[in-house]
Amino acid sequence: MFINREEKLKALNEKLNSNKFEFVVIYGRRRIGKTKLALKSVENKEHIYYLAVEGDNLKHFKRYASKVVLTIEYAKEDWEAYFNFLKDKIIIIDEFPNLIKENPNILSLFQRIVDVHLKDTKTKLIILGSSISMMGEKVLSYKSPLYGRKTGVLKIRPLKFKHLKEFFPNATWKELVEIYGFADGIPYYLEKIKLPFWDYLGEEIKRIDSFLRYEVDFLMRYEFEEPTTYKKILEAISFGNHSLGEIKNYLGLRHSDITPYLKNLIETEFIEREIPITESSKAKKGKYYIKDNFIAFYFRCIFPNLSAIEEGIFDIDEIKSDYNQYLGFVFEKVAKEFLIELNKMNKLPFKFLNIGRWWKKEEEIDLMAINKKEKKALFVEVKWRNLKDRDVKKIFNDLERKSELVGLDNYEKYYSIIGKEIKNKENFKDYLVFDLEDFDIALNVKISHP
Ligand SMILES: Nc1ncnc2c1ncn2[C@@H]1O[C@H](COP(=O)(O)OP(=O)(O)OP(=O)(O)O)[C@@H](O)[C@H]1O
Repeated sequence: MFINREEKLKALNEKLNSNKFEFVVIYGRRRIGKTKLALKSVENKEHIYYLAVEGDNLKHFKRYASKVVLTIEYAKEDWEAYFNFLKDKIIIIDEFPNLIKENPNILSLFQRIVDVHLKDTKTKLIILGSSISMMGEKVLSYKSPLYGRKTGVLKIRPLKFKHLKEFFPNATWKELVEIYGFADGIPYYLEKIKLPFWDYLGEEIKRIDSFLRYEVDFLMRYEFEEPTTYKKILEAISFGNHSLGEIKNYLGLRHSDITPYLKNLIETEFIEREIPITESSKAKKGKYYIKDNFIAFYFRCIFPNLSAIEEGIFDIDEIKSDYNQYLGFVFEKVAKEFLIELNKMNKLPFKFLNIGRWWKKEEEIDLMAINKKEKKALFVEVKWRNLKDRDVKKIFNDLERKSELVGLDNYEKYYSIIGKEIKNKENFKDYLVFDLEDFDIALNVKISHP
């Protein structure tokens, strides 16, 4: 099963089929599918694949490379000598940060190898890395010796919500939202899940060797030497503390400056900072959100219960009871994707060019979609609940009131609710009312795999 990634695969194939030297950097969070993508692109091509380890890479690499290029056995143990034997080949080095950790000079060495030996050949060098901090600073930044050598960069992102349907063609949209709250669009986690989801999760948590217990520690150690404060910040955010003040309060660090930590968490893509959609990007009032649902799920549902889980006395119902509330946040992300798909299909009253959250003091609008040129705005309330006529009326009244506070006075305004299940949607003809039943319109992807 190989889901989505067509664009990335196409880009990679173009590089592999070119008749000049190519140096491609592929990076993204662990478990996201970098290796699978790289290996898929060379499926029918001769190639050398090497997964860098913590030590002795020169020796190990030679052993792997000699399976394809026998003569490399005669090369002396040094990278420059190796690459002289590997000209015009496809070479994939996975977990490149391990090479950097073993020998920081590797960057200058590879610079020299490219400049002196490979530049004028047809060699295809592909390097992969999961540590976003290390790939950013040591490989991609303008300060890196490798800067200016790469001919392509592919950043691998999570799959979209709609792609979950391909993993689980028989699941309902409700179940898919539940799964998304746990696995986000990360293939490694999605692959592990068996339906029914709650049975799987209950079993997985009970397992003594479950990846759930160690995964986040493992991910964090990849990026930070001392993860304790970072973990506390992630816990704070996952429990709904989104402003700087709220996070500091949760941590009991009212007088400390935690902005360097937040900056690092943003850089390593654990969190993101959002500003109200109507503000300029330099606006001071940012809110912090956990970027992937798996991390949010861990800090909300697993981390606080680690002791009970370890002792074997944890009951999955503990998670179930809070999960719907947690999904409120997850469903906002899903609703945003749903609107973006409808927008692409021209199924909304106007084409928006911007979408995001809005807030001012205590007032908040889950999603606003705007076209500034046409002066049109869509205001959206997202509810992970079943709604009756009465609820819908109340929500629209409140949404109309809040929309007046935004300050888009001469805009044409549209209003929408996206809910889990909404009774009598047809009673609200002047509004855009959607529930999970409507997801088939926009999110149903053609199942491409067998
Ligand atoms: N597009 C995809 N569709 C379906 N399954 C996928 C896809 N991409 C990856 N997978 C599966 O997800 C798992 C993780 O993928 P892979 O090992 O390629 O990730 P990675 O980014 O290289 O991870 P790591 O950095 O942790 O080694 C694998 O079991 C793989 O088969």
